[in-house]
Amino acid sequence: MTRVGNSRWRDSAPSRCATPQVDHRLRWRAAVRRFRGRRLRCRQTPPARVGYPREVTNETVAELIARRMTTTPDFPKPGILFRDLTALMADGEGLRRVTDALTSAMPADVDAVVGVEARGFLFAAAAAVSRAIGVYPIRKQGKLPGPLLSETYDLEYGSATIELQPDSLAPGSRVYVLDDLLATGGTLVAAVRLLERAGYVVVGVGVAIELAELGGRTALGAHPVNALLTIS
Ligand SMILES: O=P(O)(O)OC[C@H]1O[C@H](OP(=O)(O)OP(=O)(O)O)[C@H](O)[C@@H]1O
Ligand SMILES: Nc1ncnc2[nH]cnc12
Repeated sequence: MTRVGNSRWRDSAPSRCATPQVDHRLRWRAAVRRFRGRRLRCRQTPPARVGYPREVTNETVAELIARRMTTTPDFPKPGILFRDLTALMADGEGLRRVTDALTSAMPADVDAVVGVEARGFLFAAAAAVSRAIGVYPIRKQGKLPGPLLSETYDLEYGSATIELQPDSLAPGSRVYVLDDLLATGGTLVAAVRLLERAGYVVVGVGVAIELAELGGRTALGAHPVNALLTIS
């Protein structure tokens, strides 16, 4: 080491200037910049952690979903108890645990994960990235250019039409469908029908929440359903 004033510099650092004074000033300014950078980084508020206490170590994913799920009466219509996972998914740890649980139940030989607009996209995209495979979206009517296949169905609080661009994935591909919630099964039955009409093999369906009383599992027939939390 060489001493320059009160500072210590490594001998190996090449001098960028002709005179030692200028060299010292440049190095001093660089050190001040580094110090300020560190101070700024320390002052930054850590990213919001939305209530997933570190001490809850042995909580199952079903318990985690039940704890973080919100339940809103009379939304979007009177008489509907609306279950929502927005807060859980906004928490990195929650997103990771739900994604891991959904992904680990998927068979090994899946070519793409299908997500149904809109909440299904979150789960499907996260699982597809985790498996390093593609994500294949089924969209609500009017969002995709043709040629398209479409299915109209009823769900707990209305009816809807979903559409699929059949040429975006090779025929015969093995697909796994993910959504946030299974209620009457209207949405997922329509999704499976679209996929089968397009020539794909649906190897299973996964959801974070199943509202068992609404009969979605029965509506899906022989298609295997993995639900992380079943509410009866
Ligand atoms: O089993 P079902 O009775 O069909 O109900 C389940 C569907 O309902 C919700 O979607 P919604 O149509 O409200 O769309 P969103 O994801 O855009 O909120 C949910 O995300 C499921 O896709
Ligand atoms: N009760 C419910 N909560 C949230 N999403 C739903 N989709 C259908 N029924 C639902």
